[in-house]
Amino acid sequence: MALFDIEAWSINSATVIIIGLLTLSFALRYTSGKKLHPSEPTVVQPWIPVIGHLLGMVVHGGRYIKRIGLCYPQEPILTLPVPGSRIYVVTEPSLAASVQRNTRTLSMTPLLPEITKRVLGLDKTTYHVISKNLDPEPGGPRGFLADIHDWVYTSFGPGEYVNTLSCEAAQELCFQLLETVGATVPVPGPVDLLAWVRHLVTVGTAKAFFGPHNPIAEEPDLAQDFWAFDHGLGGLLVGILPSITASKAYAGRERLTAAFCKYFEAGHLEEATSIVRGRVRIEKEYGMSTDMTARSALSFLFAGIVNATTTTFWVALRIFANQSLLGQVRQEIRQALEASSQRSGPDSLSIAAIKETCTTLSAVYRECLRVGSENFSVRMIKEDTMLADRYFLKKGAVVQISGGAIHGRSTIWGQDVDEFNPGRFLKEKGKGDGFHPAAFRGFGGGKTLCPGREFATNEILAFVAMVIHAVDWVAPDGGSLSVPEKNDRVMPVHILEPATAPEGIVRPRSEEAKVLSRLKVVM
Ligand code: HEM
Repeated sequence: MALFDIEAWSINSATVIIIGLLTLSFALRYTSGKKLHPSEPTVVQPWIPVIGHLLGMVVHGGRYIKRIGLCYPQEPILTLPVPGSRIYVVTEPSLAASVQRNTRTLSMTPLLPEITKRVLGLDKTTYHVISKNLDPEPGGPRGFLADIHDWVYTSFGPGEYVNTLSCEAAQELCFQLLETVGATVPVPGPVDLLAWVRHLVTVGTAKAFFGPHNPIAEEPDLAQDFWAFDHGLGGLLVGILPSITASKAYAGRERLTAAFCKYFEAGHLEEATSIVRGRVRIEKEYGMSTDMTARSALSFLFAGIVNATTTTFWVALRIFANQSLLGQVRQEIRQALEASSQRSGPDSLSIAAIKETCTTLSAVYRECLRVGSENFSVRMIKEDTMLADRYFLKKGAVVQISGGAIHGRSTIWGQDVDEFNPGRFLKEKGKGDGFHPAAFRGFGGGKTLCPGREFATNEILAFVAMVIHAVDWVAPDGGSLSVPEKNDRVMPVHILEPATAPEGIVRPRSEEAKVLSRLKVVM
């Protein structure tokens, strides 16, 4: 009898299970592929129903969404179904500008309490404090995040403070360069060039923001913890038993927090720059403990260091790896130094002169940001929204502007979009660069546009100029360096790092390096 025929039964049941799974999979694919509204953007179904896109992001990192965006060049926005929700991905600048303008229903702030709680390890009380009045109406009650946002954006706005801070920070980075170059006689063997830049920028920025007794100056090993924190951010954000699943980042964060607590308790905050002191003042007004203030200080140090480090590295590497570019940029730097001496006396380096004279250096900087920056500007959809009167976005879902997809579009940047070509940013004096203002995503855009962009540009251009002027980077065999691929398999929380850390020899240029010991950075 068939019922007792085990072989036949197991084949039948296996068939039933397979048919069942296939049916379920088709049903899920069909339902998740349906639009929630006739005007919802084109739905891209994953191969594995429901969880496929999430899985894709986990396995492939930031490149997953970028590639999907580039597969649909005619669509300015796409819908990616995820369990219980949608992610809308914007891949075109004018629609990105619409997202940025629509601050009433599209906002980053509702996402911030949960993100910062996980990444920084905030306690419940602080979480509740920062969750209040996230997007205050004009004249309405304000909350912590709105106050901090306004303080940081106002402080970093164009003016005397940002100019002075830029000069101080660039001076500090050049001092670190002098210390490193001066200490390396005779020239040592090959070093990891990214680690070399990291050391200078980490130590220099920590000092410029938090003063001479900052935690990294007091305990230099904390620099390792800082980078472990950075590299484990994704694990902290996922938040499943972070002390185990992201153990190095977690331990690093906790050691840095303890060191910042010591810094505050010892009264060293007095030596910090005013933007840092103002943040702490606001945190105290909202009743935050020293431990929570220490975590916030870490987040500011993070913002100040990570992008500046990786950008500096790429700009220097791209120039050292191309002899004709190197010759051109060095000539511009010599002219900027001459102009600086004429304006501000001997041995001065004027940041304004660099920005005016070093057009190739500035173009390399922008092109490095275009190629390396694949960030997402994310907004929560607070109400059903008709974006640009055309695309329906569902309340509760998120919309992200894909920097990777926009920076990779040949319709914007031309057929050489995949090449490194700083020439695309070399413009005639007085003319714009001809790209849509929202096409360049290096600093994000709209309400979350990086507040530190002016400061960062000043600091990085001045510092890279001095690196290019004072030292040579050569390959371990003495030849030219080659440029590695970027690692786009991670979540792009900042400018992408190289897939393999390049090694090179850092050789001071005997005459030119002398200027470092007398250098005075001015605006
Ligand atoms: C080349 C260097 C830098 C790059 C490429 C960069 C890029 C970015 C990007 C892409 C964002 C997110 C924008 C968005 O979501 O739309 C951001 C946010 C931010 N950046 Fe920068 N940044 C740099 C340097 C700095 C520096 C030196 C500081 C100084 C502390 C800084 C402070 C911040 C802060 C505080 C935010 C958060 C803004 C908010 O409240 O939403 N950045 N940055």
